Amino acid sequence: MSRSFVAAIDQGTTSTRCLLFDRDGRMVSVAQRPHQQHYPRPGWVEHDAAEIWRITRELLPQALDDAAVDPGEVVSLGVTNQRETTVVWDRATGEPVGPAIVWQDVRTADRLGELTDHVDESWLAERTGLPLSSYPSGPKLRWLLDGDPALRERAQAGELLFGTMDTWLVWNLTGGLHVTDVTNASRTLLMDLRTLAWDPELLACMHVPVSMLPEIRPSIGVVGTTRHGVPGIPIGALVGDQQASLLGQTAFDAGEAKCTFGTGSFLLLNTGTEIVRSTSGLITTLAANAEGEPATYALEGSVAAAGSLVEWCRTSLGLIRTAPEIETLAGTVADNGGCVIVPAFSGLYAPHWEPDAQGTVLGLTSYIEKGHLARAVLEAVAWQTRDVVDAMTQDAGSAMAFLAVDGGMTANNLLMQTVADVLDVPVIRPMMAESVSLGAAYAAGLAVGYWSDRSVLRSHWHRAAEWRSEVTADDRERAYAAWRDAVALSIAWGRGQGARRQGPPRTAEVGAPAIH
Ligand SMILES: Nc1ncnc2c1ncn2[C@@H]1O[C@H](COP(=O)(O)OP(=O)(O)O)[C@@H](O)[C@H]1O
Ligand SMILES: O=P(O)(O)OC[C@H](O)CO
Repeated sequence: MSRSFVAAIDQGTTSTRCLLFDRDGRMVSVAQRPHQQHYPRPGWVEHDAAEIWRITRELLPQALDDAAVDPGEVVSLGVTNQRETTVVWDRATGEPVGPAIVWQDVRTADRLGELTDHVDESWLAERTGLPLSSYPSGPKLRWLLDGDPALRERAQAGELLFGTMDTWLVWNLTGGLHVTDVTNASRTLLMDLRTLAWDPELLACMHVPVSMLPEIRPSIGVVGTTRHGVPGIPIGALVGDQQASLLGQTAFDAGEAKCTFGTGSFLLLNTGTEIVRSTSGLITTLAANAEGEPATYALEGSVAAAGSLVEWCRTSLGLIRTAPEIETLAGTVADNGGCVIVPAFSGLYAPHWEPDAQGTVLGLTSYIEKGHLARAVLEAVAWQTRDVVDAMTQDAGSAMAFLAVDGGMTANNLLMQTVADVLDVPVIRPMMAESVSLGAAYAAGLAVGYWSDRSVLRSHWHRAAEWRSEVTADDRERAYAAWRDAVALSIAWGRGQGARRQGPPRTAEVGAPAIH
């Protein structure tokens, strides 16, 4: 039988990867490159979409070259991406009109009411599954258009296009196809969760011309063929990175979950064809679906700052030179010495949804040294996971038996032990911790029949490591009480500062929005 492979492009918050996988789900090549992070003002985070495309178009041939694979041996390409990050470009020239506004960016936080025409928040949540926050793309897009009348005029004239990173990359890879998938569209605050279509009422609230929006497609299914990077490869899947890792972890069935620790951390529970509404601060989102299949959904606990806290220690504080050093540094002390960090760099996402919360470091004394800070960093990531696991348990009505983990941070054994300690459930890491890329490859392969169905993929999943709690219930609960106090203080501090006002009061009434 002749050789064949599937490719995945994983466009993440800090870097882009291109990987090749064989039929057994084995990674045969990986090419990766970081891109610049821009922080022009407090709370603002931007990317250069043109830089990301330049990197991507070079990585694809590099991944093939490295493994001596011919383009003709690649049967399908899956594109997966950081979600919500908002790009606007000129339809005629393909040039971005400005920097991409990254999902973590909080510039819209104090104008959310205004940016959604003061529509009722519970109506929005009912229709989209999302809380009104700085996180989704829709308000970011309106912020851009409202800030520049010339831009709005061009948008109204049909000259501009909007996309998340999947859309931007496919536009460039194909030379002009303007598409997205249901998982990415479900992060915009512009799509109706039930119909999987752009919603005219939501577009009216956010003053978004429909001509800017990509066509929404199922996640799994060929959308076109590459013309640039490496020409001639069918693009078999588009899928948001967190939904991709749900596939990569083979969490195909309702009740199966995973948590990915990257720039942020994201716990998703597959809820099957049922739309489950959270009463505990979680998002309802789309899981990846194939053409002709009914939509499937997930509950998501999104945490904005995880690896980004480690990056901050590295780049802004100079505490460490490489990310893995955070573990070595934390290992120089036995505990946090009384220091607690709440990394509310983008406010707090799930389950709190507190845009005003600001990052805090508590418990400083002359005793505190670098090692204590490093330990508090890892503990913050773990406690944020506990907060979303507790919310998930409440919504699902039953506790999780174990937590399947993946992502860049899971290389950190002390972090994984700490997560097991604070959750008191086993934490399990598979052999292939690049579940996002693997999931995109699975989706792309399924689209072209490279794998006959999902069930054959389960045999690729192998447990590599498992951690179990090593702390007493008393110690755990004492530390959790300190964390909860710290979260409350970070919220109170941010509110007190009035740093990011929440905008006009929200109405309590549930109902349809006023259309303008
Ligand atoms: N050994 C480690 N310990 C702690 N954090 C790590 C470690 N290795 C990587 N990271 C962090 O993980 C993140 C990168 O993970 P990745 O899954 O590639 O994220 P993304 O897809 O969001 O770019 C970075 O924020 C980095 O600081
Ligand atoms: O780049 P990641 O892996 O942290 O993922 C970002 C998320 O998609 C944001 O919603």
